[in-house]
Amino acid sequence: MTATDELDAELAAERTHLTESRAALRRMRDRAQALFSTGDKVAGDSYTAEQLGRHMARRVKELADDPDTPLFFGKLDIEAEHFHIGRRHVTDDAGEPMVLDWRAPLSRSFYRASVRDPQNIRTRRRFGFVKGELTSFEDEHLDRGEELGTSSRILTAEIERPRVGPMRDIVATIQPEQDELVRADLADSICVQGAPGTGKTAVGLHRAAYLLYLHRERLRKSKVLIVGPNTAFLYYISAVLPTLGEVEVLQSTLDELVGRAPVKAGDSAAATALKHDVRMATALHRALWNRITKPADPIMVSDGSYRWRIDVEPLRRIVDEARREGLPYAVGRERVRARVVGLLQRQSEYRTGNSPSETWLRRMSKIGPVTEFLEATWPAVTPEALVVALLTEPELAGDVFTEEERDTIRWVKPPKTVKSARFSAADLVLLDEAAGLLEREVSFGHVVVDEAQDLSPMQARAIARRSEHGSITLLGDLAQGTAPWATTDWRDILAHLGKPEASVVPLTVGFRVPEAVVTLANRLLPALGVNVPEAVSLRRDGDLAVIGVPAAADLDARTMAEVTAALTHEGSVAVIAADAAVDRLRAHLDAAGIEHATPDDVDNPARVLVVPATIVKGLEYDHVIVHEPADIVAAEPKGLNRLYVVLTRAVTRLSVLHSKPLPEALTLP
Ligand SMILES: Nc1ncnc2c1ncn2[C@@H]1O[C@H](COP(=O)(O)OP(=O)(O)OP(=O)(O)O)[C@@H](O)[C@H]1O
Repeated sequence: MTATDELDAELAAERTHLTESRAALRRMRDRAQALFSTGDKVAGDSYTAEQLGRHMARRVKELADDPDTPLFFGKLDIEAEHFHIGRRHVTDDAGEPMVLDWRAPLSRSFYRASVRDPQNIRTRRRFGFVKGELTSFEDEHLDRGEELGTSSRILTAEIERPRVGPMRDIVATIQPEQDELVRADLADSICVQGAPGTGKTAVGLHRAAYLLYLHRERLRKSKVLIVGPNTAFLYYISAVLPTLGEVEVLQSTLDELVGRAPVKAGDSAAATALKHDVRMATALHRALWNRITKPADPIMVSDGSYRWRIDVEPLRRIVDEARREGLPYAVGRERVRARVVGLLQRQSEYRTGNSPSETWLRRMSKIGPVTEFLEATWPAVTPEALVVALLTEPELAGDVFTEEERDTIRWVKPPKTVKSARFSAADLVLLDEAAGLLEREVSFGHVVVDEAQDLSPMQARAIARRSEHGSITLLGDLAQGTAPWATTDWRDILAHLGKPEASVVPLTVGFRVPEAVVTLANRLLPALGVNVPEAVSLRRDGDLAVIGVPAAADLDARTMAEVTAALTHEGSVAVIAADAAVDRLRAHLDAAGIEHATPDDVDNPARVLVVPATIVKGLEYDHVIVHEPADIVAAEPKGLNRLYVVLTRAVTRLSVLHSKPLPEALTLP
C-alpha cells in the first residue's frame, strides 16, 4: 500500500464514521420525537405533560442535523483510544460515544494540547469539509514534536473563506487563547479588549454555549442574555448559538432591553450626554427618596365597635427603620404597610384575645386610614411618574446639577399627565433606572455584552441590575468607541457594572482583516486617544486600494464602477458611507439594476449592500468599499473612531474612494 492509498483508506474510514454518526444522531432524534409525541399520554397530569413536552421539543430541536455543517471536525488519539470531536454528543444505540461534544472536558485538549504540553494526546487530527462532506484531514503528531499552530492549512482555509450570510460558529478552529476565555468559570466575570476581528464576538457566543453545557439546569432557570449594539448585528450573530444546539438564549439590543415605553421624542446632544451621566442615578435616587416625609398624624381606624390608634412615634420608627433597610422603594413601602398592620393586629389580639383572620388582615392593609397614611408619608410612584417629575423639575435632585445643567434637561413643555409624556431614547434608560429603584430587577445567570466600549454609565447600570447575581463577559475595543461617552478605560465601565474585580484580557491576533488593511487602519490609532495593543493579522492575503477621484461629482459613479468590478469576485460587497449618502447610493444601485440588501435582511441573497457607517460595527464583508472617509469623520464627534471601525470590516479587499482629502491621521506614514 502506498502512502497515498493509506491516506485514501483512512479518509474512507472517517467518511464511514461520519455517515454512521449521522445515522446515530437521526435515531437519537427519532427517539426524542417519539417521546415528544407520546409525552402527554405518559405524563400523569397536564402540568407534567406540558413540562415534558417543552423539554422534548427542545431536545428534538437540539438534535437537528444540518447537512451543511460537519458533525465532527476533529479527532484525538489518546493512547490506544480515538475520540471524534464535534458540535454535540452522538452516541450509538448502546450509549457508547461516537462524537464527543466540543465542550466536554476531554475535548479541551483538542484546543489546548501542544508539543510543550501534549496532555496525553498522541495525534490531533483536523478535518477539511466542503458542504458537510469530509474532503481531507491534517494530522499533528504531538508525540513526535509536530505542531502546526496557526500555519494549519485547514485553519487558514477557514479564515480566508469568502463571507456570505450570517456569522458562523468557529468550534473547529478556536485558538488556545480564545479557548481560555470560552472555558472560563461561570463565576468569573471577564472583559476582553480585542482589536477588530480578533474573535471577541465569536468568543462571547461560544462562552455562552459552553456555560450552558456545563451548567445546564442552573442557567436554564436563570437564563443567559446576549446584548448587541443594534438589530443588524443581532441578525448577523443569530444563527451561531442555534448551530451549536443552543436555542434558548435571549439576544437583545440595549434599547430593547430598557424599552418599557415607545420613543416619541428626541434630545439635544447636550441633554443626551447628561441623561447618560452617572449623576442621573443620584438625581433619580434623591427625587424618589425625598418623597418620603415624616409621619405627622396618628392613624385611627374604626373597626366595627373597636377603634384602633397608632401614635406618631411608632409610625416614625417604622418609617425610619424601613428606610435604613436599603430596600427598593416599592418593597420598602409594602414593608411599612405590613408593619402598620402588624401593630393593628397586636392591638386587636390584646383586646379580643384572638388572632385576627387573614380576611381581617387584608382589609386592614387596604383600609382608608392606612392607605392615606402611606400616601402621605411613602407615596406610591411609577417609574414614568418619577422621570416626568425630575425632567419637569430638575430641582428635585437638589445640588446634583448646576443651574445650566438643570435647564439642559428640563422639559420646556411638561406633559399634562404622566400618560401623555413623550420619552426620548435616553429617557428610557432613566425609566429603567427608576424601575430599578422601585423594584428589584430579575438577574440573569450570565450576560454577554458585545461592543461594550460604547456603554454609557447609565446603560452599564441597566446591565448591572440584570447581572447582579450572575457573571458577565464584556467584549469590546476602546479604539472602536464611538458614543459620546465612550470610555478610554475599561475599569470605568466595570465599576458601573458592579464587577470591578473582572480581569481585562487582551486579544491581538486578527482573523478577519488582511495585514495591509490592518496596517492602514492602525495609522489612526495614535489619534484615537486610547491605549490599546495594535492588531496583528494572521492574513497575508488581501488587497488594498486607495483611490482618489479628482472631481466630487464623479465619486458616486466611480463607486458604482467599483461595485461592478467587485462582483466579479466571490463573496459579499459592502459600500460603507456616511449615513447621509446611503439613500443616494442605494438609488444609484437601483438605477444600475444591481440587486442589493440592507444589513438586517440576512436572508436576502443579494451580495451587495449599502451600509450606513453608524451601524456597521461588529459586521464584516469580503469586499468593503469606503465612500468618502472625510464625510464619515465629519458626521460625528468621534468620527475618526468610526472610520477605524469602517476600515476594519474588510475580510479580503478594501477600496477607499475619496474626492475630499483623506483625514490627516490616515495619510501619515
Ligand atoms: N479561531 C478562529 N477560527 C476561525 N475564524 C475565526 C476565529 N476567530 C475569529 N474568527 C473569525 O474572524 C472574524 C472576526 O471575528 P469576530 O467578529 O468575533 O471579531 P471581533 O473581535 O468581535 O471583531 P470586531 O471588533 O470588529 O467586532 C469572524 O469571521 C470570525 O468567524
